[in-house]
Amino acid sequence: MSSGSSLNAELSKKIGFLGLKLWVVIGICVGAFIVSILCFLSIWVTFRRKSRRSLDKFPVTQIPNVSKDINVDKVGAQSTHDHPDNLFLSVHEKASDKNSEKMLVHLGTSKSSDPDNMSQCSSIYHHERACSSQSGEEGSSGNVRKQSSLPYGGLVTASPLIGLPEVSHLGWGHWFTLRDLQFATNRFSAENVLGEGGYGVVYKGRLINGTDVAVKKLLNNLGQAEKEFRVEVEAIGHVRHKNLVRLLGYCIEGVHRMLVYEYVNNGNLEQWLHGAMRQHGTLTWEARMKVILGTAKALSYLHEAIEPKVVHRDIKSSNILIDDEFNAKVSDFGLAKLLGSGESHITTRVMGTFGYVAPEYANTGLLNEKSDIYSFGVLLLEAVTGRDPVDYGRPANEVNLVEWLKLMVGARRSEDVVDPNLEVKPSTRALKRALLVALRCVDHDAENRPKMSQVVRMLEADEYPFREDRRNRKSRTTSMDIESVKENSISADIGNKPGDLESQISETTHA
Ligand SMILES: Nc1ncnc2c1ncn2[C@@H]1O[C@H](COP(=O)(O)OP(=O)(O)OP(=O)(O)O)[C@@H](O)[C@H]1O
Repeated sequence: MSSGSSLNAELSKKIGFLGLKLWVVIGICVGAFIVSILCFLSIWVTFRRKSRRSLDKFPVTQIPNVSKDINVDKVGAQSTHDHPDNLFLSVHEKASDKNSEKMLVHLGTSKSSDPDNMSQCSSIYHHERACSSQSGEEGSSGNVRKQSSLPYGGLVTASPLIGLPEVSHLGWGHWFTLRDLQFATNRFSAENVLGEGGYGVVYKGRLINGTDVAVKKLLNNLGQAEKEFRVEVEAIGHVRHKNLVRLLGYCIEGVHRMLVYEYVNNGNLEQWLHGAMRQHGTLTWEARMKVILGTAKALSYLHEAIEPKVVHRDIKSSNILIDDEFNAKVSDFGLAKLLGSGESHITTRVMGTFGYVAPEYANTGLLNEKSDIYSFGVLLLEAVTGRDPVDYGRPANEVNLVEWLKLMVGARRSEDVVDPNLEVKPSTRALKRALLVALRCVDHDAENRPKMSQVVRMLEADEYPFREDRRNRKSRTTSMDIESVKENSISADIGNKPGDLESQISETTHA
């Protein structure tokens, strides 16, 4: 009892701290300790909940399919977040979101079963990936791309730290980040520049997985460029043909718009005929015709095998890339426009390149596939003669290639138009075949120009004379529509009656 009362007395004793009794001080300390523990626990619980919620933020089923309606911000209307560096922060801050994505785009349908017309999965490049993504099977892969939403309303994918993302697909290709492409092109260094065209600079790049690519960095301050970009991506992403440069994917971040193509390693036709590649030798006649035939097949595919058809709009020698087996790879769909199947033409601003542009297109802006066919005719004449379509360095009557050609052929001097650099000249028959095809393509009247599939057959007639022969015989005995009668008569003219070629050509040029 006495010890209890002495403890009480001790506790009740005033101590020096603010004059409080000792038990009050002890009580305060214990209380503060308990409160701080509680605070710590509640902060910890809140933090746990938040981080779990952020992981669950985009369940896979809620990730929007990215298709034709890719949400693109307006160029020029950028917020501070749109600055590329800020974008990087945004993207990579959000990269921890554990979301996979499945992006689907509309796949065009192929009307053709021609093995050359390798639409969709039958591509020569990365086809397994493209096919698996088309069937939507990539979502479960471990190496998936993550998607995050950005303040400007676009959707951006974030790269994993290592390796090329396997499945950031739009059904046909990759959705690259700016950082992927900066890495690939050595930060878009001057040494990587392949050239500059009307729509931007093209850089050589190497992806992290070792694939060589050509990155076309579009000029971003042109309203038109953004439109072209979207048209291009949507129109050609799914288009696959062995004579078309394959689009592997694209990048869209802030003001940046870039297209990533397969790299074609052997220059372009313009360089081989007139430029840097001449130091490697002169393209033989056979190589020229192989390139021309490949180009014709690519155009035939674009015009006639896919729905909706595609008009290239800028066929010219610098857009005909060449691989190391001298296969043509038609590039630059930056000017391509889709044509609705019901429309015979669309009106648009005059584009294309001087010297290749069909007369009616230049005058009226009316555009259909016949203008591509005119440009193809000019290209063929360029390959035969080694001359530029327009060359002001020549005498007045030779400046315009088409006009000069008509004059020469009209004067029965076709042998004199062949490129003097060719060591081995083509046979007369092969030369006249090429000239006749070219002159029909550059017919002033668009209606008289052959379809590209007819052009392909005409050019191939030499390779397959017996097949053409059989077809022609058959055509005489079966009832056929007007189109095929016309086509077969052209084949017959070319394939079977070489003696008539001079007069055919003269007829064409004097018409
Ligand atoms: N996929 C590619 N592989 C290799 N080189 C390419 C590729 N795409 C373009 N190039 C090269 O890049 C350069 C620029 O090409 P681009 O298509 O931009 O310009 P262009 O054809 O000269 O002009 P335009 O834009 O008027 O068509 C050309 O030398 C071209 O050969």
